[in-house]
Amino acid sequence: MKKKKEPLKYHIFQNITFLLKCIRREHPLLLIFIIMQVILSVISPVFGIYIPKITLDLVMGSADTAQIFLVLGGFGIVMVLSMALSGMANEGKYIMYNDMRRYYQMELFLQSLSCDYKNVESEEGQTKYQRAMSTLRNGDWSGTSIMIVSSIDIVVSLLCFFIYSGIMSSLSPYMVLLLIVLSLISLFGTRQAQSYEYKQNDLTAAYEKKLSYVIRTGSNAAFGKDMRLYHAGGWFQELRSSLIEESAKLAGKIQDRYFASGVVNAFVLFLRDGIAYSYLIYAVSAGQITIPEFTLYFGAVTAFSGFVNGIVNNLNELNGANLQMNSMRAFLDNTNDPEPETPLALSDLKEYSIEFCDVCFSYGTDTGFVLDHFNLKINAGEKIALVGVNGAGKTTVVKLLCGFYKPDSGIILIGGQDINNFRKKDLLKLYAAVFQDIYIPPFTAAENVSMQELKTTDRNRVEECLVKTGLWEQFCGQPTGIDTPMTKEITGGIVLSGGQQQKLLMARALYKDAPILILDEPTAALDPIAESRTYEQFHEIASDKTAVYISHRLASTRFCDKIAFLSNGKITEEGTHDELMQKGGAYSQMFALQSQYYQNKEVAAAYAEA
Ligand SMILES: Nc1ncnc2c1ncn2[C@@H]1O[C@H](COP(=O)(O)OP(=O)(O)OP(=O)(O)O)[C@@H](O)[C@H]1O
Repeated sequence: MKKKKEPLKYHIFQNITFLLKCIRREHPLLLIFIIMQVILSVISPVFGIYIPKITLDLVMGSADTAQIFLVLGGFGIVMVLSMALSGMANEGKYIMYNDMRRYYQMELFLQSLSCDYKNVESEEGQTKYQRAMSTLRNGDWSGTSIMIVSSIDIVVSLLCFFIYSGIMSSLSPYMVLLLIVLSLISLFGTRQAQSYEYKQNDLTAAYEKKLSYVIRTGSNAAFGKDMRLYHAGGWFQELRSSLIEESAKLAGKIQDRYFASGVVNAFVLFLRDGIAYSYLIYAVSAGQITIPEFTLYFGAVTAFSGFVNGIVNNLNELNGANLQMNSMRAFLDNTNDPEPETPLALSDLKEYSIEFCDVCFSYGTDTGFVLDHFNLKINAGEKIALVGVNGAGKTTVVKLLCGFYKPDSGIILIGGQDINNFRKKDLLKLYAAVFQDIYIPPFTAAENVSMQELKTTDRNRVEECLVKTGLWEQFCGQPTGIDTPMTKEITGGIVLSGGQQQKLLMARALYKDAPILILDEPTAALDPIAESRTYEQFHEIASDKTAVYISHRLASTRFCDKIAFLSNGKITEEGTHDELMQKGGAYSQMFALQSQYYQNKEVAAAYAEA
């Protein structure tokens, strides 16, 4: 069934108010420019249509040449001044609109940093972010600028509309009515096209997202080897072309709607102006109006059409901008889970045991439960290995523990306290973690370890942590030492191997020195020597901490106090390695399977002993 489009959360007026408040806060001078522009833009056209009439009245009346020059000279000076000021306001304001766009971009960026992790990870969150950012990419055509520019034009057009309606209705009120009705018909046509464009917005964003993913993946050096080795270049090219083709087809359909509405508009405008001018010609030839009045009304009809058109077109622009504004604000409004009303302080914690009590969790209504009445107790200071097949839910356990997601039911306790009772920021202070998915940002090694800017980084401690994780040799030989950037794109920068990157992350966890340590597959990319060293370090690092260690290498879990085997959303086996081996359940079968790959019995035995 076709998904029904949700109604817009904010209407035009709410969005204009929102933008004006932002401008008042960030750029009050722009507000002054806006007011100045409105006043000047109303004065100029009104003078413009009265000058010919007054000139004709003066010429055809009894005024002498000096009087004519005096009046026209006065008008001329006012016109030149108002045009110069209006031009200045016009040019200056675009620089300020630019500043405002940078401000909104910063707001979106800050929101992406501070919003709950689930909003960043989810498909819906990613789409919202893409849509929000794309609204600011079009320079002066961005929704935030169009909304203000069009609002100014509408205010100007409306004020002029009332002034000109007054002038025109002295000729014929029906004429005013006719001009309005025909203009409204053209508004309806354009709105149809815009509403079609809005309905296709999700599809457009989906194409953009896929395309940017294909381009990013295609140009990613990490994927470059596989791309060449498996001759996947053609496939990516094909993907890119088909996405561009689909997106062009969609853009074409949208364009067709605009073209059709443009044709209707042109016909309606031709009809409107034709009727008005014919009537004026008839009135002057029938002697109902004088020649100076004819010039006034003629100017008024031409300008009146312009103002009604201005209102209509700008309303259409405003509608389009409003859709963009809603996309932007949908991301800014990303609702985070509420903080506790009376939060506990971390100092209230006496110890750092962890307990999952009957926790159920799924990533969404379409997917099944990843954790299904999950129970697990880790005593303070205990080191537990969490094992299970791929997709069993081990990383999910960590995400829930960190508060990145909330359980659908059940509670999670730390030191006997529900984690929901701590502020999110405080809760995260309890953990130092090394996650499976490695990403090293292109900052210096020191910044990557401390995860702070250099001026607040304890350089000695960084060195200590790098020594402990066996990565110090990598940097002590570098001319820039721990200030070496972690990217080849900067001169003097280096790229670490997969295993070295894991060591860097270990150093980061060490530096944080939090009471709970979480290692999610920390040795996957390490050589055996580094792996065995990591276990030793783990003992050293985790000696006084509660620790969760996730690994597929079952031999590596033996140094933990306890092993918990996760299957079907529950802990199905729990105990020491020897206990679980004796039990002969899923853990022992998995362990046996892993050991049998070692052909040499001695190595297999050593593996079992490890
Ligand atoms: N953000 C997400 N949205 C939807 N489903 C998810 C998300 N993250 C994980 N899953 C699903 O939840 C299940 C458990 O994933 P999880 O990463 O916790 O498993 P895991 O035991 O850590 O796996 P592995 O050993 O392969 O790392 C999987 O079926 C996975 O597809």
